[in-house]
Amino acid sequence: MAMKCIATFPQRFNDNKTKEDPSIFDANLLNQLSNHHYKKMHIPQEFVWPDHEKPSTDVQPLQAPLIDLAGFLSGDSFLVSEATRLVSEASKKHGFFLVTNHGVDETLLSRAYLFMDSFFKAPACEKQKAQRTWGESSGYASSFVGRFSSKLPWKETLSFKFSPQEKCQSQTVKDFVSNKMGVEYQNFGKVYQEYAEAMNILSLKIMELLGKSLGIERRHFREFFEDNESILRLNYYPQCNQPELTLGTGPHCDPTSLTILHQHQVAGLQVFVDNKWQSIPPNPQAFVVNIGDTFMALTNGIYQSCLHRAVVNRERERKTFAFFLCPKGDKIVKPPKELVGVMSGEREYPDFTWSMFLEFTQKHYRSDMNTLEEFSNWLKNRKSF
Ligand SMILES: C=C1C[C@]23C[C@H]1CC[C@H]2[C@]1(C)CCC[C@@](C)(C(=O)O)[C@H]1[C@@H]3C(=O)O
Ligand SMILES: O=C(O)CCC(=O)C(=O)O
Ligand SMILES: [Fe+2]
Repeated sequence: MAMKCIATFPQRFNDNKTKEDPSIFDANLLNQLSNHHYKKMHIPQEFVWPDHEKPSTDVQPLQAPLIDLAGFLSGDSFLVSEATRLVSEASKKHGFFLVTNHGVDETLLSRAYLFMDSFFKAPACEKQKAQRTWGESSGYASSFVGRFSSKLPWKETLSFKFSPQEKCQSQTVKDFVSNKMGVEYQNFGKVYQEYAEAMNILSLKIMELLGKSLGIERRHFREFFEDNESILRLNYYPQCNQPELTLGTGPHCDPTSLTILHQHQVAGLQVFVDNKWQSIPPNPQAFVVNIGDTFMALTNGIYQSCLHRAVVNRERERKTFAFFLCPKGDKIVKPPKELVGVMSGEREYPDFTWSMFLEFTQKHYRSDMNTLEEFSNWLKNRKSF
């Protein structure tokens, strides 16, 4: 059934508002088929990436700095200067760093992974209760079947919209789960509401660190993101019998502002730095933090939003949580004046709103390494009509 449904793949991802195809991506069935003793069946062509984008071998680890967040927040002058120096260096080069002593409860993390297992191992009809609708950034997507017609990622995702409860007077994650999936998922919704709230607190602390590292008021970016409208995404990468042919997540820069990622035991995240793919090994005590396109625009290009991807493997499934910090949709994204003179004195990007940029990625353009540039051109062309 999986082969058939993948084979009956609908149109390309474009403006013609194709509904999300109800067909499913059932990795277990696909793997069984390719395991079959008398026929070495390949993974469907839609999942095979072009040669120049296939995973590379002998990838070395990236030396991303480990930042002691509690040390920075303690106010100790040495720890503050160490943290800001390391963050500034990394953010100017590739935009990736790790944070430890982050204050996120490890039992919350383990509960979140337990609920993730139960969801992604459930039958397709259960998962499809949360089915993502076309153009929306929340809900369940099985390898974006129906959204793209080639270079499909070997993953299933479940994404939630999040706004801090004290700002929007509601529990957006918990409400989504109970509305779309039913009351029997109450505890499921509760744990991800709690996780998203913890990510919100952590991201605002990191915004203070980033502001300080840029030499501007600590509170500048913290205040800008206090009423954020973010996305929490669960990435589930099933084991794959031909990992050398496909990708879990294709090469891209995050269009969002800041990504806080937790890798669960299995490696797979790779960053393109110094003209080669480099891996970020899992560290259960740390979160991987990376600058996104929107924050790169907020720093007028001083901090880099960097190309990265996720590879899969034949031994084990891989799970990650990605919290994408995004500003309130209607806020104007423009750098503070103190940051405009630093590079060329010119503005690197036009003013824009996150809601327009998000719509661009959901309805018009599949995020890759050129998303912000293509979006800037798209904005200019729209204005010229
Ligand atoms: C705003 C977003 C779009 C994506 C999820 C968040 C931030 C990262 C984006 C994404 C992961 C980049 C690679 C392509 C993509 C389609 C994916 O593989 O999931 C992107 C997400 C999306 O458009 O759903
Ligand atoms: O799962 C990973 O390791 C990376 C995922 C990612 O880059 C993303 O979801 O934007
Ligand atoms: Fe990403």
